[in-house]
Amino acid sequence: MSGLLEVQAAAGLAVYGARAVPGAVEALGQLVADRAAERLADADPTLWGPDAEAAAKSRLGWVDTFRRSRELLPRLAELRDELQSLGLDHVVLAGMGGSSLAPEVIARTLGVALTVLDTTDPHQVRATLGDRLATSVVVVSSKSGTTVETDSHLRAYATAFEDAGLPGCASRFVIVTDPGSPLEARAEEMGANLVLADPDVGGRYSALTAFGLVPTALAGIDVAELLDQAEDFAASLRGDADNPALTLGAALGAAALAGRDKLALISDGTGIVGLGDWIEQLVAESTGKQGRGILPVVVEAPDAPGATADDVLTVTVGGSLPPESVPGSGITPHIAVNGPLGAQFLAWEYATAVAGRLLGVNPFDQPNVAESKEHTRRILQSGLPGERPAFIDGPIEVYGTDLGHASTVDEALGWLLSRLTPGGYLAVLAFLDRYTESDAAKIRAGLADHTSHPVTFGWGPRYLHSTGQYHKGGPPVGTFLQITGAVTEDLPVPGRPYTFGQLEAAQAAGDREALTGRRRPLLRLHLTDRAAGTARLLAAVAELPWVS
Ligand SMILES: O=P(O)(O)OC[C@H]1O[C@](O)(CO)[C@@H](O)[C@@H]1O
Repeated sequence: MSGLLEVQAAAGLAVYGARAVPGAVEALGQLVADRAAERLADADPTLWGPDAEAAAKSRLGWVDTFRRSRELLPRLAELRDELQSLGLDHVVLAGMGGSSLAPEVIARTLGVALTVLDTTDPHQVRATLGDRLATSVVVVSSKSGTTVETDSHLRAYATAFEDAGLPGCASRFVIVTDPGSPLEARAEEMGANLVLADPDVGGRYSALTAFGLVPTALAGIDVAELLDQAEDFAASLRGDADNPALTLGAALGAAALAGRDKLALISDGTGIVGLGDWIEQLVAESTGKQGRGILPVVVEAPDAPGATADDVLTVTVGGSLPPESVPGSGITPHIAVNGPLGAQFLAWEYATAVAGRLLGVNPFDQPNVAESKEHTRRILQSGLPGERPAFIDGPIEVYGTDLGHASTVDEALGWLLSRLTPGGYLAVLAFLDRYTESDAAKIRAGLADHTSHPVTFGWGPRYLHSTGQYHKGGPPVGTFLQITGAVTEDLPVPGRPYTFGQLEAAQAAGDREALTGRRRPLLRLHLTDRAAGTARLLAAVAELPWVS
């Protein structure tokens, strides 16, 4: 297959096949005529039109932040030694969306342990708090310093350290935030370690800023290497020719404009682990607005269902391929992007910004994320809506309106699939423990096996900071399966009048309100026994008939 695909490469990052995507060459011609590459390399905020200019002005620092990030390195080495000397070698990262997705990919790819806490699920929070507390250092990362999940984690850890009588509570925290955020003031008040991030880079573009680098450097990764990879690759970004990231962006944008507006992201198995989740947030939050956008579909493996369809652009991503190898790992993607992680981050940021220009959206805002947050805030104040299940099937309560004649989980799922319309997608949203209940993620492939439509999977509340923007701001063609689970061991959020369980339930309810308020079909399955419910659900999915 590689023999048929044209390749463009720079600094070890190769993009195969992008020029062959219909419309890509024409889009590239327009970008060249507009001097887009040079302007983007110069951080020109006018590239996305007058409405986006103000936002873009303070959001283009990523084009060269990897240079400024080097200033952090001596401080991080010092801090790591200091923490090690205190015996604090279990690094926990509390952060949502752009504040944790990149560090997770970096740590997984380089095989270094990093515990990521990006949930309000009380079972998962409780398990993380109970894991090596005495040797834990908690990196609390939030650009805005106002994210409710991250604030709750900080509170829970401070209380846990205190309750355990551990000395030097403040030194067990490393706060990463933007200058002037409320979290900066909090860190100073606490006497915690503080690292300020580049304020000119938005969360989902922040992989090579303090957000990506602090937790991973503290976990023991030589992050200078990532910066070197990005810097080497950056030399290609100014040119019109031999600019793989420009061509990738042209292909993403052109494909979406031609109706191939779902982006299957598949690891090619050559070394980068979990990059799809990071690209998912970058692309979904950057493009999914004003009724337009590209829906990322993270596909587990090249042979998993959902990798290809008429409206899907199939892309494999990986780390390094020997020259004689075939990208795609046995499948035939439209595009393969293969190369070092530092270059991948920069290439995808650049390509997403280019695709945003082609789609006519501002890639630096997330106008619809606030909707669910506002519903959640109100629900936390006024209490959860009193909902009654339409019916109960064993360990699963089934909620929804107009479920037709459905009286079993199988029938309810069949009803949901029947609501898919041409060009539509099904999103599975699971508010569960993503570590101990990871089996629930198998529902994606199971459902994708029974429909020709793309099926995505997201853990709640994490997806609210990622695809949540696209669900509400992108094309109104989504159908939603929300899964919630009974809480058997809740946990208070210290200093707040609610528990983690109540917060999680309010987040799920808040997003249901936002989606159903937009008249999107939504089925909610509440697992009264999480393990039995997941097993029952997987069995039901396996029995579904094919729905085209
Ligand atoms: O770093 P913060 O400000 O806590 O935000 C976390 C995430 O939340 C979002 O703002 C969306 O809610 C993302 O864009 C961001 O990555």
